Amino acid sequence: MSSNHVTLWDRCLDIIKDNLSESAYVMWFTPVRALSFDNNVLTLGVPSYFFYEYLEEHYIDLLQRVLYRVFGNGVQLKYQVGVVENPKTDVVVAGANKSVNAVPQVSAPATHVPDPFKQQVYEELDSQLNPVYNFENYYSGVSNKLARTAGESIAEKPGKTAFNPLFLYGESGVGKTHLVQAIGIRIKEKDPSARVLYLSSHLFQVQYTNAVRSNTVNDFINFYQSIDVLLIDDIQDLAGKTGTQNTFFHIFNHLHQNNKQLVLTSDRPPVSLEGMVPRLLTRFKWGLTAEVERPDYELRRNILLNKIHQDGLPISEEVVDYIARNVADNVRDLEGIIVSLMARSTIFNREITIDLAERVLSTSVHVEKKQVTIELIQEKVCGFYDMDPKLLQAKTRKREIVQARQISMYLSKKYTDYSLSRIGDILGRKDHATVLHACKTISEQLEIDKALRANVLEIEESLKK
Ligand SMILES: Nc1ncnc2c1ncn2[C@@H]1O[C@H](COP(=O)(O)OP(=O)(O)OP(=O)(O)O)[C@@H](O)[C@H]1O
Repeated sequence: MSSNHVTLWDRCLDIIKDNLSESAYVMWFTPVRALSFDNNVLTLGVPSYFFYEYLEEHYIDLLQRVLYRVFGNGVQLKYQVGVVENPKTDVVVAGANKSVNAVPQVSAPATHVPDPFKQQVYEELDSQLNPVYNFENYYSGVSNKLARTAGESIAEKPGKTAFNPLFLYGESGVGKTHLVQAIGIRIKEKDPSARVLYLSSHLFQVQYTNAVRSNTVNDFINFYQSIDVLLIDDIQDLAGKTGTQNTFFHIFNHLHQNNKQLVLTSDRPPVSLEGMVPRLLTRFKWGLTAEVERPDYELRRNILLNKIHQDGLPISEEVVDYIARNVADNVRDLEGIIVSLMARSTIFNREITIDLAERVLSTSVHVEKKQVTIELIQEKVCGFYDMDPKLLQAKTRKREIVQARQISMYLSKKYTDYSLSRIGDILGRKDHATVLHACKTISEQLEIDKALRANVLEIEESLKK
């Protein structure tokens, strides 16, 4: 029987052809080669690891039924991964021996994962990284500390930390792309030969659609499986695109299994991503999910000062403070304001004053109209915890009261100009060291305590209403 396995496989193909659409048959069965049939084991040659997975997942029932009919009872199926022959130039099912000699024999039972496909050697690739977005000019604050620290660890040892994938999420303009790019740039600096690729999900989707259209899905997948560090922005854009998601799922699996690094960004956490296949969502949560939050006042001020310093702009600290205090949503808005101010100052030959800043802000962004005071903070914190504000002044170690006081101190430092001593004075006659300790404690807890983070965020929102 071993001599005519090719003929028998041809008979299988005839039956398979009758049971599939033409495109599915051409895509998934014409590249398959019957390599050998020994001791009731049929070895099929497939071009890639992905190919093997796809057949197993989608066509195993059909294959089993057809093999039973043509080869008889008890036939076992094995795959040899890495048999790359272009079906368009070699439609005749032949050359099985040539394939066996050409690639190492890495067979696997149909139900087991084969050795990873020996990668083709690819040309140098353009990582699509923008050197402007590096770690050196990515400023840290409470809002991005966890994400940044994880990013730096990954850049040190891509694929070798527990943060794989790193899933970064946050609102628009808070610095996700900058961070993801900084990770890629640092990796390339340390190892210029690393195959790092940054791209948006939208571009991935377009490339995939083109690959389907031109019948080159295998090349597409093989290319992505050759990447060492895959950085994909705005993964939420794949929502509802099941075909692309399934392909990405296989790429993800392959890279993850081979200790390659994945970093994904999204405008929402995995739990809120709708229109995603569940198995992909599960994988998004395998590593670390970190939020890049809206920048706090301190961070906004740092970013502005740096920008002004870098560009040599004639903007006073007073104006910087005004902008930092009033443009709170994201960093992109901050940058936009600076550009607008510069433009107006140049065109009308005017100094950049608070007055001008006020006017620019009122037409460009949502301005924080309400002045946040310590009294307002006390009122909102106590309202949230349903507590009499007088209790903040009490000399007690009761946990709830201590925490409410500490949160009040933290928010007072964040939203008002009062000195630490003044804040301490108003909130329970404490000294400046106690206030400093409170701010540090709350900042640290915010990094790890999700419930506290949600509570503080809610209080902050109420301050703005
Ligand atoms: N911590 C930071 N330090 C310095 N610049 C920052 C920081 N965060 C954001 N920026 C700057 O703000 C701008 C917007 O950031 P970025 O594009 O990374 O936001 P994003 O979260 O990816 O937004 P989107 O989801 O809309 O793509 C960029 O110019 C970026 O350099």
